[in-house]
Amino acid sequence: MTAAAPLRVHAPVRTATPRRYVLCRPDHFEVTYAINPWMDPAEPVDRARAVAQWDILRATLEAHGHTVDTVPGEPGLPDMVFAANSGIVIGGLAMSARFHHPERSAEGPHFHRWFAGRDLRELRGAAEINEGEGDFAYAGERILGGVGFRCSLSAHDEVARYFDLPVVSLELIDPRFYHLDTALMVLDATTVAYYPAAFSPAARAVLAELYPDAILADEADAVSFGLNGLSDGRHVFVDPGATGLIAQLRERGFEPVPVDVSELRKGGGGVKCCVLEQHTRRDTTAG
Ligand SMILES: CN(C)C(=N)NCCC[C@H](N)C(=O)O
Repeated sequence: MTAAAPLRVHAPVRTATPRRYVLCRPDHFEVTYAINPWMDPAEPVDRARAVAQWDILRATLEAHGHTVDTVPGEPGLPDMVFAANSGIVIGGLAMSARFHHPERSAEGPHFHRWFAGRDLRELRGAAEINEGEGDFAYAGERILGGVGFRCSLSAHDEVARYFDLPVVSLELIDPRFYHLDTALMVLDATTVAYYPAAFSPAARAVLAELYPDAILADEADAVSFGLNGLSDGRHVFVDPGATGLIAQLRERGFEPVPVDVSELRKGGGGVKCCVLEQHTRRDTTAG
């Protein structure tokens, strides 16, 4: 009798869909204040390096078939490069951000004015503190919402009402991962990757129930800002230092595309922080 062939499990074939993103070139990037544990105004910043890395990020997104719109940066607003914080755009509805820290509050009106010049069905400025896609991740039939450091449950209610989508509130507990998108990445409408220890036990239970097949990242991947990556359904633009996560993404059929924005890490942001997605509204895919 011949031995049975070992069972081989094939990763699913992943499909990329073209996306439209908003970025802001770090022409005014610097670290002059500290509003998260990654920022140290005493550490020198090489702005030319930050710009060069950002230029590669932009070119990489475009080379993968995506459209990049850019918002002009403003002198004196060094964190504008983190355009993911500018708001939330889903299906032609946009909500511009209201920042938690006074150091960033003037960014809100700049981004709002930029959104006002876009072809949107409706635009509203957030009434509650809301740092856009930093704490809100569109995942197909729901929005995942971070709470604990920057935005509150009342912001989650406001977002749920405006976009007419349920917001699943997830409490963040580690100050290094102060925005949801530093600890969790949506890969497609049914797949996420996250670092469990960044979440409260209750939030972990919710994530385990919603995403039993999630990719679980370890601390090394999380501190490399690996979860602060961006997926188009197939390609995952990710920090090259997140080697464990990169291997797991490959095993699951995704195609990791390493992009180094380490100079911007001095401001506390990675790849995803630099990118706001203008989502189309789909009920079954995070498009
Ligand atoms: C998800 N995104 C956008 C981020 N995590 N943003 C980085 C913001 C960095 C900024 N110095 C701040 O602390 O607000």
